[in-house]
Amino acid sequence: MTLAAKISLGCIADDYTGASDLANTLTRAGLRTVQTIGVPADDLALPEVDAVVVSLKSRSIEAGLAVSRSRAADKWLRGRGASHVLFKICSTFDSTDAGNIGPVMDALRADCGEGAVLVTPAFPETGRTVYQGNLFVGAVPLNESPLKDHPLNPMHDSNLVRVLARQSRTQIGLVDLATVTRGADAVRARLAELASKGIGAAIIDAVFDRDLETIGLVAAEHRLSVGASGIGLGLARALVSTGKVKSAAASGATGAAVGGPAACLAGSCSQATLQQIANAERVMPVLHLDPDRILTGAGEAQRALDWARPRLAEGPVLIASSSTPDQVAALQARHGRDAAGHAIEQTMADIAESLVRSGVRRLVVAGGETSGAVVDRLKISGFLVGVEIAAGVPVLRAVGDGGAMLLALKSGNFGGAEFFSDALRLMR
Ligand SMILES: Nc1ncnc2c1ncn2[C@@H]1O[C@H](COP(=O)(O)OP(=O)(O)OP(=O)(O)O)[C@@H](O)[C@H]1O
Ligand SMILES: O=C(O)[C@@H](O)C(=O)CO
Repeated sequence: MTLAAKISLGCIADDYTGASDLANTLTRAGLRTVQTIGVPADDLALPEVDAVVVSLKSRSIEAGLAVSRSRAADKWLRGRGASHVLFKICSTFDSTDAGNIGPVMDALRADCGEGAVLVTPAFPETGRTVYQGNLFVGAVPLNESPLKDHPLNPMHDSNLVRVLARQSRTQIGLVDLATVTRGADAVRARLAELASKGIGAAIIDAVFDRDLETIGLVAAEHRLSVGASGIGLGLARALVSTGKVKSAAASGATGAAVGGPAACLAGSCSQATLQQIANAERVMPVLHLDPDRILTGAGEAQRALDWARPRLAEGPVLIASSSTPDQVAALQARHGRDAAGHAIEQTMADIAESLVRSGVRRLVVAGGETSGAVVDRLKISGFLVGVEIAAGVPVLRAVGDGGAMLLALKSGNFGGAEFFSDALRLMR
């Protein structure tokens, strides 16, 4: 079965945890939503939905590849009737001067002939707000937050007008909070003014959900927007309030219990994940991988499996590669940033594949790149969205032929201190 009806909202997410975060937000706002892994094959069985979130793993790849994959996703979504496409990026604007937010935005904008694109990573529910174009993570500017130590894209500038200008071929403007506060007409007028000056994209401030509702109303009249789950919330509420989508009960997918052994894998080195791992040690066995042994091919995946298999019958286990910023920096100095990241991701995928072969049917993964490597290896084609574990993290039910399986894909910075046990409690 293919998608039966025209979809109202198309989304392209640059990583898999970000995609499930967005799918969760859209579902809770009343849109029937499915998350696909990659651009779907035409014969993928999918229910009738209002929104499709195509998950790519394009955040940290070469910009040209990110552009071509995003354009393919955009073409697929528009072919299914999506008149608006949201390019979902990280709420902490994870990127480098080489991309990939700017190059992908430029290409999608050219393809759909958009004037000025609204861009905001604001997601107040998780503490991400934008004021005067500056991104705050909780109480601190982005460049003072733990994102300054991110293993793949350390963020050293909180002014997103500057950050995006370095990545994009178009000039970047600002729609400030005072304008947003005056309402949708004021935003429309400002956007038209920027477009008339040849400015192709604007960072738009947002501090509260009501700002995102205003932004969503205006964005929904356009062909393209760029942002995190906050703008997704605004778009979804706009689609419902203007009657373009008939709001479904925001219950999320339910289904028969899956049961069976459960495991957690953590590849995120974020401060939040490090704390969650430390807390998990009190309630489940935790194995810390040795990243150097992974890089030197010393059979670390096999050691992890030999450790995990006898424990699975007793309850969930957690396997983590995560290290502190100093340890990450030292490892990268020895082996190179990309080589270290890639080797660890692939080892996590090896471990996940073998655990699933050993009967694991409930899997929690922490970290966007890590989740991407794991989900690709498991050859999962898509997810239905279930209950919310924490802001931005739902229980996911795999669709396709691989047998019943529940996953939770946690963005590095998301979730409360007891995230791993919170997730497992809801994954039955
Ligand atoms: N000990 C380590 N040293 C160096 N790199 C590591 C280590 N452990 C994991 N990594 C790598 O760090 C990267 C972490 O990125 P990942 O996207 O998984 O987490 P995150 O960035 O915290 O999450 P998100 O993208 O959801 O915010 C991956 O490439 C992973 O392989
Ligand atoms: O927006 C976020 O912060 C997350 O959905 C994400 O993309 C982290 O990888």
